Amino acid sequence: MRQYLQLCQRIVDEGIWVENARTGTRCLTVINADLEYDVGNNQFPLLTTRKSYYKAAIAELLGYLRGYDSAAQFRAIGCNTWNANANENQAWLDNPHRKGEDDMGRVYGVQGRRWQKPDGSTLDQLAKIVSNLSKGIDDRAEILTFYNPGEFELGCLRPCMHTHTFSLLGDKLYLTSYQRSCDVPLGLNFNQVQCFVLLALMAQITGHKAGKAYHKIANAHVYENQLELLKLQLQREPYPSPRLTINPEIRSLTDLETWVTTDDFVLHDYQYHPAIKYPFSV
Ligand SMILES: Nc1nc(=O)c2c([nH]1)NC[C@@H]1CN(c3ccc(C(=O)N[C@@H](CCC(=O)O)C(=O)O)cc3)CN21
Ligand SMILES: O=c1ccn([C@H]2C[C@H](O)[C@@H](COP(=O)(O)O)O2)c(=O)[nH]1
Repeated sequence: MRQYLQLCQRIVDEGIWVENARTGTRCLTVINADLEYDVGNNQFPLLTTRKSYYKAAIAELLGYLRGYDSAAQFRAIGCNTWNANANENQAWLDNPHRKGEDDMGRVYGVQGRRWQKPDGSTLDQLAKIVSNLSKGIDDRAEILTFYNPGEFELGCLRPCMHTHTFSLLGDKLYLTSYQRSCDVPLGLNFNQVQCFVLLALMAQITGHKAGKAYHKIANAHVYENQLELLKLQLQREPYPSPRLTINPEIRSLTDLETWVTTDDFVLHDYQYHPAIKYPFSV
């Protein structure tokens, strides 16, 4: 929580205004932020200075791991975050590759699970990583990347948290996640939860202890219409971090693909300040 608040304060104190052509809303921006989550010691990085809808963040991660490509699939597991980008962005609505209502195109999990190869077959990045890590192998390229510039025009948005590198050292699994663009009031609240849960889940299904997750952000910003609310949030005193319990019956990638729901993730001792509804720029 402290590192999140420090980043928010840094943006308020040192941020520079940058026009944004895609959304038409300018952003107060800083470059480079390094966040760290102690997954092994269950220091769950959930916001306490406002109510956080952490189950939607976990559902979004599950959708990515399953290779979902439709906002309807995300809604069905408790996540509404893709409705606007799939159905309200004019550039995507005008794109001939969009396959109709709720289609997101070839984004995130589609690239992670079904990367298109030149010979017409597809590559499952996640299955390879799970298979290697389960055998204790780290080939120094256990990389899950959603970033495929050759297919940007086939998707509704370029991935923001785009690459996850897994590393084995001693008896622990580590994660380094890279994010090119970060909406600090809205997106980061979700992305922190996702880095933490991704490492915890991958450690659990591959039979390793979890170490730390390192979250590296290039462009961290606050949209102009969010700034006053963020200053209000910054006046609040944080509560102690809650703890997260993950169902120990989750043991494989197939489990994640088939029966896992957000009910398999239980939060303990979550104390929070009232919700703040931040504007969302499409
Ligand atoms: N401008 C923008 N910011 C983002 O953070 C973002 C995008 N676009 N587009 C793609 C995804 C979608 N994401 C989203 C979208 C909506 C919420 C959101 O509305 N969160 C609310 C309520 C969540 C709920 O009720 O489930 C929140 O208070 O956190 C969060 C992340 C993150 N990404
Ligand atoms: O997981 C996510 C997904 C998206 N965001 C934010 C970051 C930006 O504000 C927008 C994407 O806009 P671009 O013009 O494509 O950079 O969505 C996030 O913070 N986290």
